[in-house]
Amino acid sequence: MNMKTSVAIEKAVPVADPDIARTEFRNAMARMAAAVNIVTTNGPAGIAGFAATAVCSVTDNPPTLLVCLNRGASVHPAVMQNGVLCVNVLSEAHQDLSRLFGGKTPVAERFAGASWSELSTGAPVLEDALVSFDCRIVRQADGGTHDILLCEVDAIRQRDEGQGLIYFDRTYHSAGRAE
Ligand SMILES: NC(=O)c1ccc[n+]([C@@H]2O[C@H](COP(=O)([O-])OP(=O)(O)OC[C@H]3O[C@@H](n4cnc5c(N)ncnc54)[C@H](O)[C@@H]3O)[C@@H](O)[C@H]2O)c1
Ligand SMILES: Cc1cc2c(cc1C)N(C[C@H](O)[C@H](O)[C@H](O)COP(=O)(O)O)c1[nH]c(=O)[nH]c(=O)c1N2
Repeated sequence: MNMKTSVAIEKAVPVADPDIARTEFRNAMARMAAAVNIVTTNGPAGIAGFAATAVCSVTDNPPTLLVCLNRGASVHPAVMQNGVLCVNVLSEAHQDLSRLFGGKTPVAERFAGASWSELSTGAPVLEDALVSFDCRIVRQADGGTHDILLCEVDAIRQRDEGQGLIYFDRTYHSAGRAE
């Protein structure tokens, strides 16, 4: 087999410059395909939402998701103070919406880009999401630049049709079936 590979960071060779390690890590992470979600919140601290790929399943008993949220993000105070969030899993039709929620855009403009409802917690539920997990944040851990949020699922809404939206190599792809 003829595969082009490179070894950027080896355990035996500590990378002295943290900026280089950071860049190498990001370049490597760009090769890890990930589902794209819009994580929303609402409550006393107001409405907010951001695009997120750092989301995964933790346990099914009780149903729990993990979400990593950058402490420097504009949405951070609202998510932490409200204590609730909804993970809306995007379809291939949601590329523009993901860009809207991917930073810098004022919150009202983000939510004007789609239709929303609610389930149990009051966090915005994207009308045409593939799946929406409505959650309460039950624990958090220190992830350095990020807070790691453990989120118990209160309600789930899902639809059967549609393909997922994947982020890979810093571009969007459809999660169509592999033959
Ligand atoms: N987990 C995250 O916080 C995360 C994930 C994806 C994208 N982003 C942000 O979106 C923008 C565009 O990202 P991009 O993928 O086009 O290029 P990029 O080079 O900034 O990131 C490449 C990959 O590295 C990881 N990554 C990026 N920033 C990170 C961070 N601060 N902490 C942990 N992992 C991180 C993600 O998996 C990302 O897809 C950047 O501002 C990036 O910070 C953040
Ligand atoms: C595809 C993709 C995926 C992610 C992000 C971006 C994009 C484009 N962002 C960044 C996040 O959506 C937002 O841009 C930053 O939090 C900065 O937003 P503000 O401009 O501060 O609102 C992001 N941030 C985060 O804290 N956790 C995550 O998992 C992700 N994932």
